[in-house]
Amino acid sequence: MSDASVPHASVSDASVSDASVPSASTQDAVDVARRRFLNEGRVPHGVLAASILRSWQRCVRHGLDACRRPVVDPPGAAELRHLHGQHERLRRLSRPELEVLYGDARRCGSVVILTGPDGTVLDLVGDPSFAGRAARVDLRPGVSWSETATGTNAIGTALVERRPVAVHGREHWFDHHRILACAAAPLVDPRGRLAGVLDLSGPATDRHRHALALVRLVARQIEHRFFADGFAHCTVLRLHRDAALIGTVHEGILVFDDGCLVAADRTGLALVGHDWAALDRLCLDDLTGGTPDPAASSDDGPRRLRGIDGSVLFGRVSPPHRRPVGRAARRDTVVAGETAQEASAAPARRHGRAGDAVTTATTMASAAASVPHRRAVDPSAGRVVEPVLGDEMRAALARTVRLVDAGIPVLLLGETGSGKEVFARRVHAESGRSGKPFVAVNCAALPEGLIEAELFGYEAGAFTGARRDGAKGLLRRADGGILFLDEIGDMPLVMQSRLLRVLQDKEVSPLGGGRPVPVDFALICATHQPLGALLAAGEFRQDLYFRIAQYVVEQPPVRRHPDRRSLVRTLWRRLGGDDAGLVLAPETERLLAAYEWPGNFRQLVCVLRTLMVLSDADGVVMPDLLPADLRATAAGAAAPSTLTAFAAPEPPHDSVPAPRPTGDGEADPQSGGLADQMRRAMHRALEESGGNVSRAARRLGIDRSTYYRRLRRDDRGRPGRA
Ligand SMILES: Nc1ncnc2c1ncn2[C@@H]1O[C@H](COP(=O)(O)OP(=O)(O)OP(=O)(O)O)[C@@H](O)[C@H]1O
Repeated sequence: MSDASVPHASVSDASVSDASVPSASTQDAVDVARRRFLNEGRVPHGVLAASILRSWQRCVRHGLDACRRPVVDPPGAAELRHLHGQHERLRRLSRPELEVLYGDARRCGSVVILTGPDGTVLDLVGDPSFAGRAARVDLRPGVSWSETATGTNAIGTALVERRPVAVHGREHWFDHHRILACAAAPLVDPRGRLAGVLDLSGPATDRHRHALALVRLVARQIEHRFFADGFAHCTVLRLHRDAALIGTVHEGILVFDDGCLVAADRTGLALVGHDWAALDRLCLDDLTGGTPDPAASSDDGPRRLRGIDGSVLFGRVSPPHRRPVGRAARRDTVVAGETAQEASAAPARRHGRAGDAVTTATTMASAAASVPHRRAVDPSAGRVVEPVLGDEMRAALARTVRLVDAGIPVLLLGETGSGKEVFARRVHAESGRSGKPFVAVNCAALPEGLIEAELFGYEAGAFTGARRDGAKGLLRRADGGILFLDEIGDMPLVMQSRLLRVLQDKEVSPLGGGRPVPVDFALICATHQPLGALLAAGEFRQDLYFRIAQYVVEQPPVRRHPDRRSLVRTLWRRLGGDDAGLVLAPETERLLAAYEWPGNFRQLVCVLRTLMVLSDADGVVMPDLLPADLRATAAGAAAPSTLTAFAAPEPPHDSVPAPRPTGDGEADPQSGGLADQMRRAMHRALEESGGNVSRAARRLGIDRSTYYRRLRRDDRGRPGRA
């Protein structure tokens, strides 16, 4: 038997087998190979999968001692919550598959594991008895199973290798893990970034013949789901060599925005002979020959395309459904660390902050699912809400635009969901850089190990898993435009130094020793954290702070809005409520105005959208549709009011005479200025409803007979009437 020597042996798949899981009988041979590797730095041919040998070599380079127990820092409950918040979308999208695998895993004494992109276990479900044993070797939520922390293991090795890997018993680097047999597949997002890992683990004493094939298939299903939302404004091309497989999990997917490839899966790229470097470069016309118009072909059957090698491919094109606002800049709008659809929805979840916002949205979403469906269409779907900016914020916007145009960095402070990113995008739209990219980077969402490469780019072959021809990095992609660094307070100190250097020198040096490249971008940073405290604790560099905070804009929280009721109305209108003939009952409106909105605009918009879906057939949104917690809190906060029976705009509070309750508990419509307001409101509602009394009454949140009653009373009370 000849040997493959280490660490310098070149590892080729010819010299070592890359079969998935070694049989139980080969475990003894693995044991021998392992001892020889540890003692002599050599392994016999044909015993180990190539990926395992490469991983063992990396473990040697990382200085990991195979005989010791790896050091693990067990997470607290708060940390785990934080982690779950950070990866809420991944967990949500993977849930259906985890549930399916869970049943299988339980039946065969195994567990299913979902990890984040750095290998930290997010969820572990399955057979409770094996889960207990796994926990004893620290295979449990909150613990990192990256290769650098835990040596050769399916999760960490799949992440490094960027492909499915099985690791059985003694193939694990640490002796301690030999009780495990694991198969894992990386989850790659539509921009080619690692999003997490799916793993199936069981006892090493059992054979798990199909585990690798299973996780590979299920991982593909999860990756498919990454495309389910967020790309409605794009053209989607689904491909396969076999037309019958289009629409199945085996198809490849390519997504084009304005004809340019912006997202893909590996199969799609492989079918057209490209890799991730084709993103933002490849054009749809290159594949379809420019004809016919892809948008016109949605209902045709699969179309023939040319494969890279001249072979025939079949593709089905789905045209864009809708366009987001700011379409010209869309292609250049990137949110690092998350997929495009998360750009508008995820920030509240990143740290489990604004838990209320999340809980409320979730509660309402499930409420929507459980209530017999009242409204088939969400009138707000597809609407990008036009930002509501008060006078103060409009003035701040104008000043910020001037500063940004003059190249002065601006720092936005504000609670989560208060609209920092919305504001920054507005600045971009109104600045002299509007035709250029707006690149949003969420510093908190970037995995620490990748942040440097993502921001500064890298040269070809700078590290394992790097793209073949390197990457430009987000800073360079912002060239000419605006770089928005969100959650800047979460940027690691060492990255802060590098960023500072870029800001001073106005050039970026890619990883791997590339030449510095000049860059020109305007900088807007944002944070919800008290940067003063981070500065005092030495967690944020003072020199960087002074650089980025030359002008500070504070986004006020919604609870400080001077007139929350009119804010609710404005948002309702902008979200399309009025156009759809939906009316907030006065009491609903009162409660919405009384609530303090800890998740700020994000939470408020979310709740209004959900109410639109839940509204009754007559279009009136009654208070019982509000989530119970919101109702209870708001009711406690709002003083009981008898003014709520009128949806007409109120004058400032100090000009409203105190209402005198009437016998039926309603406000006395004859009480001074209130009568006029009511009359105006009723007439306006009638006018706006084209003379239809039922509709006018609905708009006011009252029933038809009350409308008539009040109209009669009103007419009686007018001068010159009986
Ligand atoms: N001025 C506004 N008018 C209307 N809606 C707004 C406004 N600002 C924000 N929103 C809504 O709230 C959502 C969240 O806003 P945004 O992402 O800008 O908040 P943020 O302060 O950056 O939050 P985080 O700190 O969590 O990143 C937006 O997607 C939008 O729906």
